[in-house]
Amino acid sequence: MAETKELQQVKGDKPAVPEKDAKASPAAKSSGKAPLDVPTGTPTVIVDDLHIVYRVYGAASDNEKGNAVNALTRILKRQGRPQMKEVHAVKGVTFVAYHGDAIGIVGRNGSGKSTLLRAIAGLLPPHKGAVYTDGQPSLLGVNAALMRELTGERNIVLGCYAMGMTPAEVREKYQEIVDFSGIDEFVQLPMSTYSSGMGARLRFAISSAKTHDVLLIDEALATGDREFRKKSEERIRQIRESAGTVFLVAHDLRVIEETCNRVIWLHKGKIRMDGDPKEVIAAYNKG
Ligand SMILES: Nc1ncnc2c1ncn2[C@@H]1O[C@H](COP(=O)(O)OP(=O)(O)OP(=O)(O)O)[C@@H](O)[C@H]1O
Repeated sequence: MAETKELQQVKGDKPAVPEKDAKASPAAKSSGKAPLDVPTGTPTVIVDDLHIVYRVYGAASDNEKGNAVNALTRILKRQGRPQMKEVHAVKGVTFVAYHGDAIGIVGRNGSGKSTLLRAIAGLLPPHKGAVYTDGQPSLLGVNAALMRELTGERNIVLGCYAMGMTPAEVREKYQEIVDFSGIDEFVQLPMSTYSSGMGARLRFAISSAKTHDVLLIDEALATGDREFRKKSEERIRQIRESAGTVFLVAHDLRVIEETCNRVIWLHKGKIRMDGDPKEVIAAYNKG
């Protein structure tokens, strides 16, 4: 893959990003500012005027909110007439990510961080705009689909197959995954017996055992302890160095600052700032 036109369209309309602009900084493109200090090689992800809208059925209308009487009236009134409310979670986000980028996404609760990652992963259809990716993005979240009733061992094997590894690759990677996760003999026990930190470590160990073109990490490092966070940061660096692209959502700004070369600040579904981690985090901390 070398040209923008060869990027795989996750979903949505035709690109509004002209091919000749694909190597320009997205923030520069959208705001007219000077180009960012980010890698400007081959794009891996193009997010083009992306809008994501959730439709919530059975929601209260704006004049019905507030107290128990209203809630009860609403339940009674709604029988057979479900109401639909729209939540516009991502509102016209545009940027380009490149090979070797590790992009931290920061923003207050509900600003659209997880929604953006899920849209890049192709799990949410754009209401408007489009996402184009090079290869299959892998979303690693705190709720990644490992099976609680199965042992860690079974989950490692199934997880590796799910990522497309061959049996020989699974055999080769198995011990490395166990060692990286640090779950030791717990690997023989069902995941339902794990603490949330152990589960998160195993998920990260499995997902990062494969080289990803685009790895999306949503708060998955939050429950690990300090030592594990360090190991994870090192692994994210390795993924970047092997020319992959990493997106990282984390509320711990230190993790973002230490791991990422670029930070996008989302505010109420829009990009407020996109650039150098120190500058964006300083601005974000000021509010
Ligand atoms: N499944 C859903 N159905 C309806 N609305 C949703 C859904 N998921 C998220 N939202 C809404 O979309 C908006 C963005 O949510 P999102 O989870 O993407 O934000 P976030 O920045 O990741 O938040 P947090 O930091 O709390 O994890 C919020 O208003 C949220 O209420």
